[in-house]
Amino acid sequence: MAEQPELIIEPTADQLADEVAQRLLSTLATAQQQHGRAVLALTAGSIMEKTWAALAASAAKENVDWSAVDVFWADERYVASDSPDRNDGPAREILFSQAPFSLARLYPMPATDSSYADLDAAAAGYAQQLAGARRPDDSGEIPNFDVVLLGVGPDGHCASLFPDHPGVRDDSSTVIAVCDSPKPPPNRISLSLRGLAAANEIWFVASGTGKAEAVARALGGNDPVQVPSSAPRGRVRTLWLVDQDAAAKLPADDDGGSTT
Ligand SMILES: O=C(O)[C@H](O)[C@@H](O)[C@H](O)[C@H](O)COP(=O)(O)O
Repeated sequence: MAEQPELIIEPTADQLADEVAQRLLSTLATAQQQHGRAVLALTAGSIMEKTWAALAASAAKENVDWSAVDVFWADERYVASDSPDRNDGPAREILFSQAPFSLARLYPMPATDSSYADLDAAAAGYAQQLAGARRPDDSGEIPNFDVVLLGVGPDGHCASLFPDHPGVRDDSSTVIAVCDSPKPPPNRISLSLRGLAAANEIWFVASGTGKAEAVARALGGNDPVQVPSSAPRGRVRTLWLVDQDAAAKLPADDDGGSTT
């Protein structure tokens, strides 16, 4: 397991999105050389949408064989599949509706109109889907995601693991049902901390002054129950990619080894 998160600070949100996009293309291409298929898990949010746009605009998108990319979600709102509240909507709209991204194999988390009886069954079903997508060289119960991209909430949440909420303590499965979420909508499906622990690389991406407190608390080694984004660690690497605004409350000496 990577000992310490690495910090990369970019001047602006646009530069941050470009940096994440370029790193992602390069990491997925390397993963394909190593494992055949690359496995990615996504989350939603404003900086992620910028990142999708940067990916779509990048010439290097052709360096990845998108037909050999499996795309999972790290969390989803348990609403109807056609709801504008779905987390997977923007990624589909900005990326996966167009070539070459449309070649990727998508594994959306179940919606309320799926065949599962209820939220618990939907979460269990997704855990099974994940287990079935393991590659021959994946070592655990689900694929060793090459990258999990996690946004950060102003309250320090990541995926649908919220501060001092039962989900952050629930390691009963790799995928959990989250009820009574403090952020609407109330019902969600999320990778648990156990599920996130399968990742080779976890990249937190945060932009804007509204995230500065959460970034400082997460990197300041706070209690994971109070600050869920302080907990996940990639088996190989944990990266915090932030813009200067989101880095504003970090200690002065924490300038990010790779600040650009
Ligand atoms: O499921 C959700 O309610 C959101 O997707 C949420 O978890 C989001 O990913 C983060 O809050 C970061 O989003 P922003 O960068 O837009 O704040």
